[in-house]
Amino acid sequence: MSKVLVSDSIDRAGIDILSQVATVDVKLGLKPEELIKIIGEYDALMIRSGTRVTQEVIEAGAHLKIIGRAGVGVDNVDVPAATRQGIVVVNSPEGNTIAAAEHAVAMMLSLSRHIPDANASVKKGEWDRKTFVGAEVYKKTLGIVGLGKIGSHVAAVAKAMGMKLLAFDPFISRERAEQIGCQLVDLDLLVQQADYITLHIPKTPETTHLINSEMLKKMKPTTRIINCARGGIIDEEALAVAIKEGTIAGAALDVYESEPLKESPLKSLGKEMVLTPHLGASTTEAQVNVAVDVAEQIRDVLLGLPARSAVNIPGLSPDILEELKPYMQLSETLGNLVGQLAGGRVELLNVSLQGELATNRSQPLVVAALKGLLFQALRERVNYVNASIEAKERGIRVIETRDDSIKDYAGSLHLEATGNLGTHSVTGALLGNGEIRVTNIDGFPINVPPSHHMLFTVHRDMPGIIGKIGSLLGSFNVNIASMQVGRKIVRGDAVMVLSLDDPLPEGILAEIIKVPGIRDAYTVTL
Ligand SMILES: NC(=O)C1=CN([C@@H]2O[C@H](COP(=O)(O)OP(=O)(O)OC[C@H]3O[C@@H](n4cnc5c(N)ncnc54)[C@H](O)[C@@H]3O)[C@@H](O)[C@H]2O)C=CC1
Ligand SMILES: O=C(O)C(=O)COP(=O)(O)O
Repeated sequence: MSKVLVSDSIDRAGIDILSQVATVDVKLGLKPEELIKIIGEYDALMIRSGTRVTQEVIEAGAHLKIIGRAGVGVDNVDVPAATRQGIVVVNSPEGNTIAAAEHAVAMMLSLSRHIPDANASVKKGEWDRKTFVGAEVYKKTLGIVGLGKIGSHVAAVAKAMGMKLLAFDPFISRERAEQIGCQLVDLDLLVQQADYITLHIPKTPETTHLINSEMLKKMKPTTRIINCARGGIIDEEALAVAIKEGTIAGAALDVYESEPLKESPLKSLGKEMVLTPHLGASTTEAQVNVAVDVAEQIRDVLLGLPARSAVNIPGLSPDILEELKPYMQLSETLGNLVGQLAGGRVELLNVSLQGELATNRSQPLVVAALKGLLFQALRERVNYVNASIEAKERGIRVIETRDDSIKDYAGSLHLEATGNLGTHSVTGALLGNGEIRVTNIDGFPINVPPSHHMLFTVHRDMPGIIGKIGSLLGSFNVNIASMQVGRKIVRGDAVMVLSLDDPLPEGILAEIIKVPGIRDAYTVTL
């Protein structure tokens, strides 16, 4: 059974899903060296923002197939290192959107009305109605930096409160911003005009210290900043100075350059600074959402299926992936089959998408075919993340062709592998119920479901051969589950495909090849 390590606190709903397919160990608060010491035992790691998954952790995770981030930001994971090692990194892109957006709005209002300090003062026994006079957000300008999922929801709520909205996001169109009710402007204009600035961007080299002392100086003395995105987007030292000197009016922070926040000038500021301990995603609802979302993906990957929100498999949107999942399984099975028929070193794989499939995105299917093709060589080390890189490193060229005319099946996939031992081809399709059928082998029409142990022969179509093979297998105590023959012309060449209940014992293949009329025989294990 697979083993999953959960190293940050996640909702029980996620653990229950993982427990269906794996042994789950929950170990919170591990030190980096402790994590490195034990990670080698695990097939999957599930985290939130508390665990740093460094290159060292990844290199020590020799069996890791997947790292699941129960949340959005994967800046605590060395994603390039994971990709190099063939480890899928998944997150939950939408599970905590509302929670984070509502926290940002709550922080804006808390800061504006001094709620945290007023609350503390009442609890101390005071009744001070002068110190805590606040400011309204109605008719004020909110500058949203990053108009993605969270930024857009903040915009909707702020609009309902009567705020004027400016947005800076170089990757979205003016039309999209207008739809959301925001005027798209450049960052300079936004920081000069906004009364409130809220950050909703990822932390990247470009966004690190995006809000620095120079930017702070462009703001109005009445401006307040909210950061519920990532620590380090604001230069904390510069921010503390700007607030102390009255360059801006205040800030509300949920995230910090280093977490947990230790000694910091931010802590010595008064009611103009509101601090929360990275609580943006901490609602009951969001924690169930992200835990289920990510646990399902870990479960799928451990079962050999693709994940819907992998951040390191380029070009696969979750919707496309969901739609293509059955075809990816078809492609992977056919890749594995043709790889075993071809034997030796494959140099060229021709992937042909036929019928309905020809109109689909081919990249995931090619990746799946390569994963299947390389399985014999790499076993569990090959996956959707590294299949293309591994194929390239082995010098396997891929050619894609499309034929949108519909033949026997609505959509079918044809793979042809050429290597140092010759060329072999397989075709397959999906039935209405999603079952896979192999419909052609080396040009011979057949119709068989793939099975774990299979035997293929190429022989002369003549009486007696099938009986001889059956008796031979019987004498080795191998049970035949199903058998089918395909031929192009009567008494010409034919293929025989047998599904077996047991693996073929050593030496039997040599006996089969000796049977008169048999030209070739292959065993396949899928
Ligand atoms: N405090 C918390 O607990 C939580 C924090 N987050 C953080 O919130 C942030 C936003 O998350 P989502 O809205 O889900 O992401 P998203 O991917 O939907 O949106 C991010 C937006 O930022 C824009 N962007 C990227 N680089 C930019 C740049 N240099 N300047 C301006 N815009 C840029 C993108 O075009 C995109 O529209 C992330 O950093 C995430 O880690 C998310 C959930 C909870
Ligand atoms: O989803 C995110 O990006 C977050 O920052 C949430 O972090 P958390 O899961 O609460 O540690």
